[in-house]
Amino acid sequence: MTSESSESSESPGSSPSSTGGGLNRRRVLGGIGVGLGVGAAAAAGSLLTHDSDSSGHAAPAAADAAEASQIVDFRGTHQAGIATPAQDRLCFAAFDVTTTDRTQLEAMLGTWTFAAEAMTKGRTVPGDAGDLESPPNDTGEAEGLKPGNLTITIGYGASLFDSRFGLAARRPTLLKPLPQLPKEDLDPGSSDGDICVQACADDPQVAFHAIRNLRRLGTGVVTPRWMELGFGRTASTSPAQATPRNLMGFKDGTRNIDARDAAVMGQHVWIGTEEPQHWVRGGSYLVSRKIRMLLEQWDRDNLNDQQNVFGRTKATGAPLTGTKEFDTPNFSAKDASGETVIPMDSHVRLAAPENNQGLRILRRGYSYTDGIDPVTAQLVGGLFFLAYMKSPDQFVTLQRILGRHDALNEYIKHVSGGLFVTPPGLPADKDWGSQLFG
Ligand SMILES: C=CC1=C(C)c2cc3[nH]c(cc4nc(cc5[nH]c(cc1n2)c(C)c5CCC(=O)O)C(CCC(=O)O)=C4C)c(C)c3C=C
Ligand SMILES: [Fe+2]
Repeated sequence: MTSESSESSESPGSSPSSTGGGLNRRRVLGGIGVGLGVGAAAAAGSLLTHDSDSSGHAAPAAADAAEASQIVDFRGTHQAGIATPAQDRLCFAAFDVTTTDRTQLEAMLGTWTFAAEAMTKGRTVPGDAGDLESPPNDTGEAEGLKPGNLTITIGYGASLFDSRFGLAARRPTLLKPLPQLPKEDLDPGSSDGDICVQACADDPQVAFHAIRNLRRLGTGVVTPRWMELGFGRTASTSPAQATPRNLMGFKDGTRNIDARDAAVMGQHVWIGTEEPQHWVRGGSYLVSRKIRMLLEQWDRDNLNDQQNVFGRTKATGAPLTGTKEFDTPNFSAKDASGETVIPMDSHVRLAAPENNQGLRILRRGYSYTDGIDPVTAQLVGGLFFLAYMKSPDQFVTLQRILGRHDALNEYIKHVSGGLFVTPPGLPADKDWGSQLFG
C-alpha cells in the first residue's frame, strides 16, 4: 500500500468532497467520537461502507479486489476472529470501565463498533482528520499498510454485569469466576477485566493500531487493565492452514477443531439455545491463560522425554503411534515392555476427546515473549492460550485433568488469565452498545 484516498462523511447524505487518489488504507473524515450518540455514529458508519475514491468515483476494481482479499467481514452471524483462519499476530487487551454512567459506556461501545469496522476494512478511524487544532482522528501508524485480515473481537467479563450499569439481568448464565484450578496461581492484577478486545491480523502493527485506537476512543470511559502481544499463532483453525510450532518446537493445533465445520462448531463452540440469555446465542465463551514456558529447562531436556511429554514426534508432529502428522493417535497401543506408547501422563492423551467424553475446544493461542528476566537473565516467554467454547466447563474439565497429571507441568507455569463472553456477530443495524444493553 503506497498511497491513500479520502472519503467524506461530513454529514449523512453529503457528497464526498476531499481530494486524494490512492488505493490503499483510506482516510475517513467526519465526526465520530466518544461523545457522539449511537445514531450519529451509525450514520457515520453507514458512510464507511461505500467504496468511492476522493472524487466519489468507484476505486479501480483490481485494487479493490487485491485489498478485499485481506478484508474479513466485520458483521455477520458470529463475530470475526473466532472461526476466522488464525492470523499470524495478536494484540489483546482487557479494560475496566471507569465511568458509572451507563449512557457513556453505551455510546463508547457504539463508537468502538464503527471505528473497529472501519479499521478492519483498512480505513482510518473516522473523525475530523484535517483539524489542526485537534489531535488526529487516527494515530496513523497503520497508514500505508494493508488491512491484513484484521479482526476485532469483543468480550465481556463477569464483573461488567455487577450493579454499576443495570446489566445484572443480562448476565449470561455461565459467566462467573472460574473455580481455583490445579497448578494455577494467577496474578489478579493482570487477569480478568470488564471488557476484552482481541485484535488479530497478519501484520503486528495493524493489530496494535486497532487496540491503541480503541483505547484512545475509550478515554474517560475505560482504562486498560492488561495487554498481551502475540507474535506467532500456535494453532490452526482449519487443516487448510499449515500447523505452526509453539516455542517448545512442537507442531501445535494438529487436532484442533476445524472451524469451517459448522456442525462441530455448533456442538462445541457456539452458545446455543441452552442459554436463556438470547442476546449471547451465537457467541462463545473465551478463556485466556498466559502460560510461561520454562524454556531453559525445556531446552536441556532430551528429545525422547520431550516427545513423551506431548505424546507426539517433534519433527513430524505425528502421534507416537503413527508416522504422519494427522494420523489418529492409538491410545491403547503398547510397546514390548507393556507400557502404553503414548504415555499415560502425556499432554495429548490427557487432553484428547477420546479420553474426555468427546470434549473439545477451539484453540486460538499465540506465542508471546516478555524479554529477559532481569534477575535470572532467562528468556521469558510462552503461550498466550486462547480458547473458545460454548461452556467454560469445557476448560475447567480439561485443566482439572491437565493440572493434576500432565507431564508438561514440569515446564510451564500459568501466570494470568480471564474468562469472557463474546457475543454473536452484529447485524447491519446494531452496534456493540445496543447489543449489550438491549
Ligand atoms: C486446558 C486446556 C489446554 C491447555 C491449558 C493447554 C496448554 C498447552 N498445550 C500445549 C501444546 C500442545 N497442545 C496440544 C494438544 C491439545 N491441547 C489441548 C488443551 C490444552 N492445552 C487440547 C484439547 C489438545 C488436543 C488434544 C487432541 O485432540 O489430541 C498439542 C498437540 C497437537 C495438537 O493437536 O494441537 C500440543 C503440541 C502447550 C505448549 C501448552 C501450554 C504451554
Ligand atoms: Fe495443549
